[in-house]
Amino acid sequence: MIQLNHASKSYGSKVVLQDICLNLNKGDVVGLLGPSGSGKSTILGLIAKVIQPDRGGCGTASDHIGYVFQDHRLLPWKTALENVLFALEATSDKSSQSNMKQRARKALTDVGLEKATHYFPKQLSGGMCQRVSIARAFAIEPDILLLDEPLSALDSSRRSSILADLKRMIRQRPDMAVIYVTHNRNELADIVKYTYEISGGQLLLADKSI
Ligand SMILES: Nc1ncnc2c1ncn2[C@@H]1O[C@H](COP(=O)(O)OP(=O)(O)OP(=O)(O)O)[C@@H](O)[C@H]1O
Repeated sequence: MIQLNHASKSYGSKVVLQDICLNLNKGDVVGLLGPSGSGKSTILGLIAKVIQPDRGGCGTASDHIGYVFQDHRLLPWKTALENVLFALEATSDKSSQSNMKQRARKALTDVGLEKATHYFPKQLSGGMCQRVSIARAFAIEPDILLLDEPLSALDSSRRSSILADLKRMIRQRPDMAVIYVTHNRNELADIVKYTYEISGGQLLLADKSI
């Protein structure tokens, strides 16, 4: 599903990733740890093809890639429903508008926001905005899910309930390959098969499971 093949990436003279290999199959859920600036987001960017490697390659078996960032990145002039719909329309899917609306509503219901579909981001709390961004990622029915510190911007009171919902939604898509980037390895409990760590530009297998 995801194949990083001896990929290297530098920014100017700064070597971030050096000869990285990673092979994930359908259903693999893995954690990715590493200090700030070690290259975790760069790996996700290579997989999403928004960053090009200097050497080596990155292959993905699907274009249906859901991405959740630390910040929600919602469009402020669109409602929660419109933000999710916008992502759906951008995928190559040829669903009808009513079908897409149905999928967007279902995704928002899955994150507990069925009553907030018509609210704009400024009318929602930070936790609710992050829930919309999770709904946006799942609405496209991703084969690959990239989570880049999805809880880091939230206060601790909101984190555990959003994490529980995220884990439930991951389990409901057992064929999806998932990379979960975090600084907090406790978030990975009960969900990941392996945990990798980036250190000195190298990708190392840190734990078989947590
Ligand atoms: N477009 C860019 N131009 C120059 N340097 C960059 C660029 N993008 C990333 N970097 C640098 O590459 C290094 C790796 O960045 P990256 O965002 O992948 O790290 P990270 O492990 O995700 O960090 P964090 O945990 O802080 O999010 C950092 O030193 C960063 O400053």
